[in-house]
Amino acid sequence: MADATAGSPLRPSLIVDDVHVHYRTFGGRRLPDGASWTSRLRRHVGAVDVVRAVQGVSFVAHHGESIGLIGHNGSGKSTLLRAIAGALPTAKGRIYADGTASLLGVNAALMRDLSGEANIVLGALALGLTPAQIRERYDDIVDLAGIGDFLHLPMRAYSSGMGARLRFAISTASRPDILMIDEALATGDAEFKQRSGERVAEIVEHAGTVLLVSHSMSTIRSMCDRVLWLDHGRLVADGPTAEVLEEYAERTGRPVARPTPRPKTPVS
Ligand SMILES: Nc1ncnc2c1ncn2[C@@H]1O[C@H](COP(=O)(O)OP(=O)(O)OP(=O)(O)O)[C@@H](O)[C@H]1O
Repeated sequence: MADATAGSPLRPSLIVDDVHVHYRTFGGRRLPDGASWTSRLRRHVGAVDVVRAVQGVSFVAHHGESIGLIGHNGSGKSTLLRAIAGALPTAKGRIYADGTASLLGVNAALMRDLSGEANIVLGALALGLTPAQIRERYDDIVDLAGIGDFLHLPMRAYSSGMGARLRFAISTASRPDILMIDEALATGDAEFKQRSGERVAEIVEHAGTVLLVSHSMSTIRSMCDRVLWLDHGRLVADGPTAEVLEEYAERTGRPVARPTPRPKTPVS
């Protein structure tokens, strides 16, 4: 692989080198119109299809970079994040990470019958925080989630937006070196978007790396310095946000939001 970091003053945090990710599906192959039911059954039972979700993607991310991932539905964005998080094996290629790579989503650990309070503890433990760290960061998590008295109610009573806020607050409390966010910000209101933008900026300021998947071009524009554009599993553009979004708008005919000021964290 060519040294993509040559000449860059930034330290690499993540190297994705010619990564391919495949899914195997069973019995889902399309048959010609008019095929008999017996042939449909025969083909269904034994058919195995391979979905080439990510095909030869390479890029280098750096400490202190916030990178947006854009592309049409099914272009491979979530699959790429899951492979980086180690949740999916690569069929080919390698991924190197300097530090912990965490995919936002403590869903698996959270329990709908427990209160938000209890889930903060549960989720934080699942992310590897010690009880002392949880005590230290508890108020911060509550503040960022901003769900008021709902904190004392079981999560099953939450709207999807409230659940997203709490998950975001818990996940970012672990301050991972590489934080990957998959559309988690989409359900929040304007205030939550601003708060989460500030938290993303804070992580980046402390030399973390953020990878953010979103269909919201305004979110991408306000939170990311750089954008990777995936199309049918391939990386078709990688560059500064404004340039890639412009190219995306030109080539897809989809309008992208006008620039808005990026959230700033206060300088202490
Ligand atoms: N578990 C799975 N089994 C089989 N195929 C899958 C599976 N998950 C995703 N795919 C396929 O892999 C491809 C990439 O999907 P992926 O979810 O990564 O795309 P995406 O860009 O995140 O899409 P979206 O914007 O809709 O969330 C698609 O063709 C999808 O149908």
